[in-house]
Amino acid sequence: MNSAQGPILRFENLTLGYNRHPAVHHLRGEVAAGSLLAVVGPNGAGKSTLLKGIVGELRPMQGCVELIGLKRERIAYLTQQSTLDTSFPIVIHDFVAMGLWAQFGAFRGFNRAAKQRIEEAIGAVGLSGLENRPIGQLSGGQQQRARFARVMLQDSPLVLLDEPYGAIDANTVRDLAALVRHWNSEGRTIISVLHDFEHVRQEYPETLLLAREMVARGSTAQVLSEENLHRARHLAEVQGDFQGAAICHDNARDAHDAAEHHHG
Ligand SMILES: Nc1ncnc2c1ncn2[C@@H]1O[C@H](COP(=O)(O)OP(=O)(O)OP(=O)(O)O)[C@@H](O)[C@H]1O
Repeated sequence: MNSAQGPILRFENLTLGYNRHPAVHHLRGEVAAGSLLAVVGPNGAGKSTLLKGIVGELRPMQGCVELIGLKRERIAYLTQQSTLDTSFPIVIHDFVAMGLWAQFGAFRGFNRAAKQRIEEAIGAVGLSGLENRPIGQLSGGQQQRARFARVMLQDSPLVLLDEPYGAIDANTVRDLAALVRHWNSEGRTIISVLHDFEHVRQEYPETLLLAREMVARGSTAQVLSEENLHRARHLAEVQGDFQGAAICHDNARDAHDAAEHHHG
């Protein structure tokens, strides 16, 4: 955490969830501007939910997420790769250029400087020469490179990455991780949901360990201790997964489950 800078984000007793089921609850704390923060935890721990809460895709059930000196629309948010619809007929150039929509609007032409920025972003992720290739014809790693180029054009002070390296090759991970480091060195705050602890230990000075609640937060070496990881696994097991109840839409059972969860 870069304590020389003030916070860019503050969680105040934040509870987020779906259909009245809390998925992450009672989060408190701040993220300093310029942080490079990993969010880790077992499956279903609420990591993606937290990112959705930060961008405002989910409204808090309780408490709030405060953005300091930043509008929500300015946040660059890379969702999990599985959410990308690759059947959509769009070529790499136009896909990447969408990163400039917030600055230029969707239907206005780009000026020369913007065109150059698009070209540079495509070059920075190693996709030069493929500008006119439909995204559906790219490998998973190339698609992720294109998505990173789009994030780059958004030029945001706060970048949220949800499992950015899920199913991609080692070379692509290396290149994209170098880009993330570069963005951070430019002063941007990066919050990444990650599963690979080795990667987190190497790249992220600070970690938040979630298991529906905050298990630990601080320097990565301290947070990723055997004891904390054991506690997170245990919490995940005893709290179970709410998905079954969420799908059945049985209000009485929902209320019962929520109460049990709350007291459990
Ligand atoms: N759209 C949704 N509707 C209902 N429940 C949801 C929805 N999305 C997630 N959940 C539930 O919220 C809980 C937290 O899910 P979330 O995706 O945030 O976990 P995660 O830590 O990102 O997990 P993973 O590592 O498996 O991606 C889970 O129980 C999940 O089933």
